[in-house]
This record gives sequence, C-alpha cells and structure tokens, in this order.
Amino acid sequence: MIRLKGVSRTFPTRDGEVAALRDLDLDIAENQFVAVVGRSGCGKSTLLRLIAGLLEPTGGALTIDGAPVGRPRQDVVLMHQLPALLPWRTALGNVMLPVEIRRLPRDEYRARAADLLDSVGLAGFHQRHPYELSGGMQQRVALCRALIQRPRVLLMDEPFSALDALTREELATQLQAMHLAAPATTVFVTHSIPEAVLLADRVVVLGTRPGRVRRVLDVGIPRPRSFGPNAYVARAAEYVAELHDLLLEE
Ligand SMILES: Nc1ncnc2c1ncn2[C@@H]1O[C@H](COP(=O)(O)OP(=O)(O)OP(=O)(O)O)[C@@H](O)[C@H]1O
Repeated sequence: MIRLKGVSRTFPTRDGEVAALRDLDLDIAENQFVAVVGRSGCGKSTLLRLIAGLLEPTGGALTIDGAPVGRPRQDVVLMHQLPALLPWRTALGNVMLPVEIRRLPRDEYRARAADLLDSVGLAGFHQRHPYELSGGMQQRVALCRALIQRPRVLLMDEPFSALDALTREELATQLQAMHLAAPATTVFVTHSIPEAVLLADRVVVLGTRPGRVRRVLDVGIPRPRSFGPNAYVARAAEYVAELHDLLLEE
C-alpha cells in the first residue's frame, strides 16, 4: 500500500548537498506495523515526513495506494515526540481538535473521543487541562487526537521517547492493544529496540547517512506481546540481540 521505489532526499546546505536518504526501496502492506530503527541522523524523520507529504522526494517514487504523495493527506497522521496540546483546551477538547478543524459531525466524534480517552486509562480526566496532566497522560491525549479520525496511515516519530521507562512500556502496550482492536498501517520510528520488537510485524534497519535499508527483520512472535515475563521472552531477546548487533556494526 505504501511503496517507496528508489526514493532519495537531499537537502541543500551551506556546505553543499546533504543526502538524508538514498535509493530507498520499501513496501509497507495495509495495516502492517513497521518499526524503523537506525543510528541518529540516518534519515528516519525524513522518511516519515516524506510519507506524510510534508517533504517531496528528490528522486524515486513514493506512492500510497498507487497515488504519488505530493502533499499531506487527511487519512495520514503524523505524531511527534512531544504532545503539543493546546493549553487552553481540555483533554477532550484537544482530542476533538482535528474533528472541529475538518468540520466533522461533533456529536458522533465526541463519543469516540471519550471512548479513546477511556481506553488509554484517562477515564475521569476528560475535562482536565494539559497543565493538570503528567507527561505520559499528555502523550496519551496526543495519541487519541492522532487516532480520532481513524487514520489509514499512522506515522509516529519517537512518540514515547520523552517518557520515563515504565510509562513508555505502558504506552507501547496500549498502542499494541489499540492496533489489534483497530489496525492502521503504522510506521513507528524508535531508538528503543525492545519497543520495536514488542510492536512491529517488521523492523526496518536503516543504515547511516545516506540512509538506505540495511535489513528488514520479520518479528514472528504471536500477539499480544508483553515486556514482562512471558512464553516468548527468549525469542524476543534473540531479535533484540540481532538488531543490537546490526546497529552496532555500523
Ligand atoms: N531541513 C534540513 N536541512 C538540511 N539537512 C537536513 C534537513 N533535515 C534533515 N537533514 C539532514 O538529513 C539527515 C537525516 O536527518 P533525520 O532527521 O531524518 O535523521 P533521524 O534518523 O531522524 O535522526 P535522529 O535519530 O537523530 O532523530 C541528517 O544528516 C540531517 O542533518
């Protein structure tokens, strides 16, 4: 469904052109969960911004359902590391923001927004403002805001990296549950290898600049997966070790 064929992206700088991605080939199937890992600066954010239509490739072809991606689409949502909530709106008001901007039926979506907030453990916090919420709670609100319109493609740029380790695990587990209940094609950039192994059908390892796909690892562990003690801990550890070595090799 998302297809990158020989995609390159360069940026002009004072010292000449910088290649962020070079000749990247990648196919992502409908509703697949793909994690992208790689050293800092290898082009992960650039890849997401290209799929989001915020940047254009300088070479190659990038299509969603066969149509070239030239600008942002309503069914593709990008979520960042920081929640960026509007401080004067409540949690519910922030989740409803995209609905109001697009003038969708408010009543119908208000119920969905409330359900989403409940599903990430924020029942009882709908009317709270961002300053009354912890960082983890704020990021949960941002996740609900990203999902409110049932995007077909969810792009996540290190969404949990500003959180403490336990909150981060909790959010990853919640994201997994949400993906299982209502799958969307997801491209999830992370620096956490265990998080990638928990969440992804496939982990794409990008090589250092100029970024290209070094390896794609299929994670064959049944879902739901968990970080804690479980029957697949040994298999997960093997994937983690393999990815770790791949990243260190560079
Ligand atoms: N707008 C820009 N202008 C110039 N160079 C850029 C621009 N955006 C990205 N780059 C360069 O492209 C390369 C890839 O950047 P990108 O942000 O995609 O990497 P990343 O893998 O997401 O990094 P990190 O893991 O540190 O977030 C870097 O060398 C960066 O300096």
